[in-house]
Amino acid sequence: MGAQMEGINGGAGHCSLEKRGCGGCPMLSLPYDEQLRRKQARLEELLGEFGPVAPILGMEHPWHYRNKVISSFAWGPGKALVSGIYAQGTHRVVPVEQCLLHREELDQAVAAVRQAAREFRYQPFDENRRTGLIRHVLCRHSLTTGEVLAVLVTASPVLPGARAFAARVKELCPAVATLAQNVNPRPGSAVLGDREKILYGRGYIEDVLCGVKFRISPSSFYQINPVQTEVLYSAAISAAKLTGKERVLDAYCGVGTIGLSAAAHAGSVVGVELNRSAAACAVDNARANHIPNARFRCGDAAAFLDGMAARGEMLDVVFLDPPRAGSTPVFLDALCRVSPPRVVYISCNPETQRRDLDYLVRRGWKVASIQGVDMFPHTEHIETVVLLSKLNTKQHIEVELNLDELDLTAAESKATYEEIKEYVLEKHGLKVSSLYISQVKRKCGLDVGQNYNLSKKENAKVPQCPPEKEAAIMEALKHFQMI
Ligand SMILES: C[S@@+](CC[C@H](N)C(=O)[O-])C[C@H]1O[C@@H](n2cnc3c(N)ncnc32)[C@H](O)[C@@H]1O
Repeated sequence: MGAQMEGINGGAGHCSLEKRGCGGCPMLSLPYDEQLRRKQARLEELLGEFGPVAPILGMEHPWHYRNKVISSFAWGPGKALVSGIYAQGTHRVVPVEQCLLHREELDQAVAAVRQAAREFRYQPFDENRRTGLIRHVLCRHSLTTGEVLAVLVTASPVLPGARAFAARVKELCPAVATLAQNVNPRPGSAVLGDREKILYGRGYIEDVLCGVKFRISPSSFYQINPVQTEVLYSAAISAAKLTGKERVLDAYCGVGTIGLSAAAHAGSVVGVELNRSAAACAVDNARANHIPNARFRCGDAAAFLDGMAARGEMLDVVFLDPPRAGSTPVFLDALCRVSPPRVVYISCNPETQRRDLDYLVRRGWKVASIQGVDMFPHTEHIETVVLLSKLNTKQHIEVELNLDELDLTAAESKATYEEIKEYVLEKHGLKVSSLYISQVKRKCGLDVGQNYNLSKKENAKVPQCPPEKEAAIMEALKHFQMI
């Protein structure tokens, strides 16, 4: 019942669960390099028309990355209680004790719950006859704390000997920091029901991503590959080119992971999320991490952005990370009306993303970069980060400032703006504006005076110094011994 690799060759092989009907890893027979090549080709096919696709970011060790497992109960041979996954396209349970994708701690926690359930003679729920009690066990793992959250899903509320059962689970697997019972009497494939009882622990576990602590509850969305999530969020945040001043929207924000990771680099962040418990977790996460410049709203992202557009509110950067179905015309239309200079579209489904990009490109947006991230090795899923921009030349002209408007402080004026410009042109062949110089000086902690970056026009958008010019200006500042 364990996932045994057979015929391992350059990372490729077969898992013994495959033969029993598990369809979880359709790319497992391919070497990992080849999997990445195919995903890259797929992205180029789907998104290449919008611009070049950067090489996909894969994992160094593409095994045991999943931090979440759902194991369903059934009778096995000899009426022994087993748990595992449904065979592809059926509700027949394939018993699983180990999986090549799960964190090992999760398999151990599931084994502990299964063993305790056997000892307490809990009967698996039979969907057809509607008999029995226990349906699934859902476990989540924190890579940073090592804690596991386990949720036993039952068809009815009474769990005989619940306290003793919980103590036995803890004894069998001390990593289970919290155990909950979720009651789901409804037929159908939804795993969790609406009612929850904590059997022990806090009812949540904590994980750290990009230096921010996050609370994970049983039902809130949380990325399932923590190693690649940091890669994904870093790609998204660096695409946004935050300078510490921007007004940012994190749309479809889940427990606030992207917005809270970006908050230290932005002026302010507002997040919007439909799931009430996830939105509440986002608020708690901001408070627990002492992040004062982030706030969260529970609601529909499209209605929220539409409201902002109607009130004429401004945004500098919008992150959107919608579910697989992608965004909606109402959201995209509101995005066009708010018209932030940069939009970072994170997607777990490049097909719906392509549809939405097509809509935006037809409304005058440009795709500036496309980056794939392999969040799900051995499966066909691909995650992407796409940067869109909508800068117009009028806005560039509005903010171009003269040196005297920059209110330069004497202490910082080791080299004048003109000298820096001349130096950069001569040494790097690049023309740089006073605005760009002032932005880089500011980044280096040099005071550039009160009027830095201000336009004479209200609501003007400020173009940001491109990386190549930033590097050249930095070099000039070093040359003039200003940094
Ligand atoms: C792909 S997840 C992204 C979550 C988060 N950005 C992250 O990385 O963990 C999509 C999220 O959108 C939320 N969602 C779905 N429909 C929504 C809507 N109409 N408005 C706001 N949020 C929605 C889901 O509850 C889910 O948390």
